[in-house]
Amino acid sequence: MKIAIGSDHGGFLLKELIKEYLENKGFAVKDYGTDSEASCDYPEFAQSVGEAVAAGEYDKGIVICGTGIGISIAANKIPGIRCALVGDSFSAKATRQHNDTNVLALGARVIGSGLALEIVDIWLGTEFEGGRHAGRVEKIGNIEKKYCK
Ligand SMILES: O=C[C@H](O)[C@H](O)[C@H](O)COP(=O)(O)O
Repeated sequence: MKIAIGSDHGGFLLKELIKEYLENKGFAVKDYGTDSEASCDYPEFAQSVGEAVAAGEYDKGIVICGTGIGISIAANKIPGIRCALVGDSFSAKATRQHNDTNVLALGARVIGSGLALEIVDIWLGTEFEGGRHAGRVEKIGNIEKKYCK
């Protein structure tokens, strides 16, 4: 599985940790930055990761900022992206099963590194259930089609 990852300065250290963790597990990880803790703007990294996932260049994306909120809002502006901000294990599983999310957002100032890695493992390892959820995800796409022309 190919993963695109990106963060702002608030998520930089957690991004580095997750990148190394996933590479050690054999994932191909493309790092879209940022490359230090110097202040920068999270929408840029949400856009880079989201566009790469939406284009099919990467299977899934992970985006990180201080809260995970700004970067998830930005990622969800990209047609085809379903980004979930996750801070617990139950939601990590449910958002893959029910929402078929293709980008995971994390808040580095909110959760610890142990929980973050657990969430990443669960999110990457859980399949979409389809069934009744497929029509709902399709309806999300219909909203996008109405407003993104
Ligand atoms: O939603 C936005 C993120 O949490 C940012 O990481 C945060 O706003 C950055 O704040 P600051 O510039 O004060 O480090």
